Amino acid sequence: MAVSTINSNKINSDLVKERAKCTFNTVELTHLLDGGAEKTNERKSREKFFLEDPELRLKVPLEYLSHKEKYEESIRIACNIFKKVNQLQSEGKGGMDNFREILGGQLGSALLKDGNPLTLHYVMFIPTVMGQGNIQQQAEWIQKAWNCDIIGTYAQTELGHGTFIRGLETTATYDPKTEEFILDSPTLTSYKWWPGGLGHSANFAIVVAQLYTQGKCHGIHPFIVQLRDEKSHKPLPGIKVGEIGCKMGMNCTNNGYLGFENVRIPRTNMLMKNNQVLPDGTYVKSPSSKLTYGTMIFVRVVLVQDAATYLKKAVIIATRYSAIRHQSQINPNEAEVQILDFVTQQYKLFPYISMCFAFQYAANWLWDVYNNVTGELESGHLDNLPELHAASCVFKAVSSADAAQGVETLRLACGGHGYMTSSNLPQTYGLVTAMCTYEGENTVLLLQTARFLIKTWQNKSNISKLPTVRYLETSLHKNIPFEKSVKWIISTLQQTTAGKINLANEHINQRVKNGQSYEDAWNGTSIELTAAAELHGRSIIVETFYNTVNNLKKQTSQQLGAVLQHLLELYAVYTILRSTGDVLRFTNVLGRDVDVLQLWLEELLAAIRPNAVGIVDSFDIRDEVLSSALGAYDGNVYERLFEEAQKSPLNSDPVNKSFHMYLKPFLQSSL
Ligand SMILES: CCCCCCCCCCCCCCCCCC(=O)SCCNC(=O)CCNC(=O)[C@H](O)C(C)(C)COP(=O)(O)OP(=O)(O)OC[C@H]1O[C@@H](n2cnc3c(N)ncnc32)[C@H](O)[C@@H]1OP(=O)(O)O
Ligand SMILES: Cc1cc2nc3c(=O)[nH]c(=O)nc-3n(C[C@H](O)[C@H](O)[C@H](O)COP(=O)(O)OP(=O)(O)OC[C@H]3O[C@@H](n4cnc5c(N)ncnc54)[C@H](O)[C@@H]3O)c2cc1C
Repeated sequence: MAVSTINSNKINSDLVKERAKCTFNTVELTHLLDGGAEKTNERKSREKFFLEDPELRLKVPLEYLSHKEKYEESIRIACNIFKKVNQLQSEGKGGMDNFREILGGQLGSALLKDGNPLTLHYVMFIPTVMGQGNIQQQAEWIQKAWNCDIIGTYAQTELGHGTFIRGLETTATYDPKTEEFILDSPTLTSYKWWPGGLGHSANFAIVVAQLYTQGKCHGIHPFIVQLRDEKSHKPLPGIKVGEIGCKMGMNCTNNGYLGFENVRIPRTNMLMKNNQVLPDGTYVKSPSSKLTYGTMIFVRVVLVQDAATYLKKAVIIATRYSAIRHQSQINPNEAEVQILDFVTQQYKLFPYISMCFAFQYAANWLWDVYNNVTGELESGHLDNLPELHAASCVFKAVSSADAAQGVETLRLACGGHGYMTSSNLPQTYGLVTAMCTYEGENTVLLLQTARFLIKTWQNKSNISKLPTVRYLETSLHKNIPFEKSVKWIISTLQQTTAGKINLANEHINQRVKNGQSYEDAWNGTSIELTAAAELHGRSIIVETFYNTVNNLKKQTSQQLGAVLQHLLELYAVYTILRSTGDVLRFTNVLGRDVDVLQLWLEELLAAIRPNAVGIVDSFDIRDEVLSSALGAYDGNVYERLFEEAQKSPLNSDPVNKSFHMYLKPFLQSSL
């Protein structure tokens, strides 16, 4: 690839001015976000270790490669990345941070801009063996998987079913004579469809299939299945495997299909930490059938952090671009202004800047809850699993939906240049919008949270033990006098949520009274149910942001504390204004209170304006990770756009051969 001729030491003068007027120390904020100066240094040295390795660079921009070349280039880079990860592990510098960065939106999307064909091995194959395998199975498989002696994926979704996993059709029938399971795909719709890396990368998979033993179906269970020969990589007999083709994004993840024709695997390949099949075929059931769904909870939890990271990238790009871009005047006879000075532009950018903080803090909180509850599960306590499930569903749904909407809004905020792939906003949207579907389609996940909320509402006896819904005990009939504070916003959001849950519950009861089944009544009420769940999620996110900032302010400088307070207030006001209609319906808030909120929002945009570039700089995301002509630290936007255009293969010849083949004869024929 041609070496850039752009002088990165020459910083755009608007950005120089923006950085000079920033009121806080950006390095202090970087350290705070990383969890301390030491963590920042560790992250930076990790980034250097990966980003400065020429073996991990693309030879040609991805968008100019064919589908096949994209895969080949991605698998080359993916293998080199994980060789380096193994090197770090052997030096004792490995760990979760490496995997999170490399597989997620931070480093991962810089090294492999359109997805990684080996992600599922780390994010789902290994965690499923760890979470669902018994001690012997862990001993047998985990080391092999960490060493990459085998590469696995997670094959659950089928052509016919993704959401309703109880309806999966792949069967695993136990044969006690040989102590084997026979895997079969009885229909076309039972073919596995979507698993990442399944197409041509993985040689093993966790396959989720309906378990039959002693003539009875026991529902879906996970099995480890070898798909390809370990030496030749050829599909094993009875395995039909391939890639599913081009997608809106993630075109390097090598998503595949998979069918079985009576493939036999040993009994011990069923993951048996929870449920078991004994050699004679006896089925031994675990205390909860939902423990089989554990890996999905894990991935939903880590996706919240990923949503925050993608959003951070997009806000950095759009904010820096808005600072250097001059267009139109505000006052006649004055110079054209930075587009960042238009309040409508600020409204497109700043709420999403604050959202990055809200989601990061929500992700940290959820990660801690996840670790606590999974610790309890290990010792047989299942009481907090439903609440963790409800929280992980709504956080995943809200964070991915808002991040996707944010990235698209931020792309629009960059006008025509945002539409260029060299802005990296279209590709970022492709990655982030996929999150709304995978690991549980968002509407479906909101309905799972609503199920928990309605159950809690109907049986309040346990409520005080459940931290995320405790507010439902007292919120409904409170009289909360208007106050311009975040505390008031949280209470009002909670009261609105309680009102929505109460009304949805009444509507379900009414429908049942009118003769509908509970399930039909539920379906009839599901628009209100999803809206209630969404608001519940948003109110917990605001509350978590509030608690975090209050704690952090004790340790930050006053200047940084003020910035965090502005961001918190903006996120809170923005969130409540999104639900103005419901707030007016379910609380005693008046129209004039909403006017105050609107003015408060505008004050906050003005307060954040001088610090906007400083705040996004503090995210400290390297240019290679942003990979954007519009978002580079130096702000040399026009030079970069021009340089990127030169990489178009069409520009290699002044006259393209098609001129002689088509255009010239066409021009001559029309003379
Ligand atoms: C090494 C580390 C690296 C870190 C990396 C960081 C970087 C990240 C990068 C990420 C890249 C990701 C790549 C892409 C991955 C995509 C993979 C997939 O999509 S894979 C495919 C993903 N596919 C999907 O996500 C499929 C979505 N579908 C589903 O999950 C389910 O079918 C369902 C939940 C919708 C319904 O299930 P159904 O069985 O019909 O259930 P009912 O409705 O009848 O409810 C019955 C009861 O069960 C309860 N309960 C339910 N779930 C859970 C749970 N998890 N738990 C506990 N409980 C649960 C429920 O509350 C209810 O309780 P109750 O009221 O009775 O007390
Ligand atoms: C990029 C990508 C990567 C993926 N990777 C993997 C992977 O590695 N492994 C794997 O196993 N799978 C993977 N998947 C599959 C993914 O998990 C499923 O696509 C997802 O769970 C949604 O299921 P579905 O496609 O069947 O959608 P559907 O369930 O058919 O959804 C279609 C519509 O129906 C609605 N709907 C469905 N059920 C209900 C309901 N009960 N109530 C109300 N509305 C409903 C949905 O809200 C949606 O609007 C991947 C998908 C994508 C896009």
